[in-house]
Amino acid sequence: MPQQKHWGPDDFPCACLVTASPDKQGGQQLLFANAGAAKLLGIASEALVGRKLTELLTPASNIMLDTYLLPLLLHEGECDEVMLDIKTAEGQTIPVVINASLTAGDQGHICWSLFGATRRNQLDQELVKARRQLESYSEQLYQLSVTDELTGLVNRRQLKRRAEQLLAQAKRSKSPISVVVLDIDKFKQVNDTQGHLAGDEILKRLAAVLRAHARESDVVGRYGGEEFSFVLPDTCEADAVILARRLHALVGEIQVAGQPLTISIGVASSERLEEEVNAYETLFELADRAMYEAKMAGRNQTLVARY
Ligand SMILES: Nc1nc2c(ncn2[C@@H]2O[C@H](COP(=O)(O)OP(=O)(O)OP(=O)(O)O)[C@@H](O)[C@H]2O)c(=O)[nH]1
Repeated sequence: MPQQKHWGPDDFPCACLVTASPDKQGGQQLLFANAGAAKLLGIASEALVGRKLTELLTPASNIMLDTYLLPLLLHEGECDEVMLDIKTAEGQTIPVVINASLTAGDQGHICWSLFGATRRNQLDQELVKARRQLESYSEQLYQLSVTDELTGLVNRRQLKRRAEQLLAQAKRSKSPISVVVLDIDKFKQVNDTQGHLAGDEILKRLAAVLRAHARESDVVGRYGGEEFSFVLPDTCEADAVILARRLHALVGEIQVAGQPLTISIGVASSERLEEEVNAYETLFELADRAMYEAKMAGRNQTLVARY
């Protein structure tokens, strides 16, 4: 018959502590600490007995103990996987996962099992960091997908999406909304004489002027090439034409080979349309056609759409 081995708490790698039940006098005092606890805390088992559990915990963990862990133990009789921070003899703070149970009877004690959780904490922190990084990448990807790379304005896709949202709001509130389409005059000549990079520079400067003169509620985007568009909520045709006229003057401050830059503009407004044809495509098409008519009429001017 093989000799029977008696396994004791010192044979196990987890730290075991026993305290009196919290509703007893001296409830926080340690009555027992095994070798695992001594190893984790760097304090001999005998030196731990008689000390208070609260002395071993950080202030934040003591708050957690009083407000959550002890009430839960008294109510449920046990608790699992509570994260607390304990202080070691060297003054280090280490995270631990705690499982605890309240033994039944008059002599109720609390048996605590503490598992060092430094690695788990590191892993949690790395996961949080990785999640933040992914969120930031996905935000960057989103921004790339809605932004025109050269000018920083919204691109055609986003212009359409925002315009549709604004148009739906305008329909609900029965307020007017206008679309302005503008195109640089003879831009090919700029590229041909000044070079493509100088052309890019002009597109950027024009975009900056447009952005600076858009209201917060307006959407201004690059539709493509040297064509830009405004969507103006709460703006009737007459007000959109005032903005367009102002744009001619502002854009004229950009000089190309000593000459003011000029643009042709078309304006269309929802107030002129029947409810059922009042869609962004219709408004944009009308404004775009008016812009081409402005080109045909000699450029450097604004024309209102013919509905
Ligand atoms: N530098 C630069 N040029 C561009 C870009 N996108 C389009 N263009 C140029 O814009 C010019 C547009 O030329 P056209 O469509 O003939 O129009 P235009 O010369 O402006 O003449 P009108 O519109 O009739 O006044 C072309 O030379 C395109 O290459 C860009 O991102 N950068």
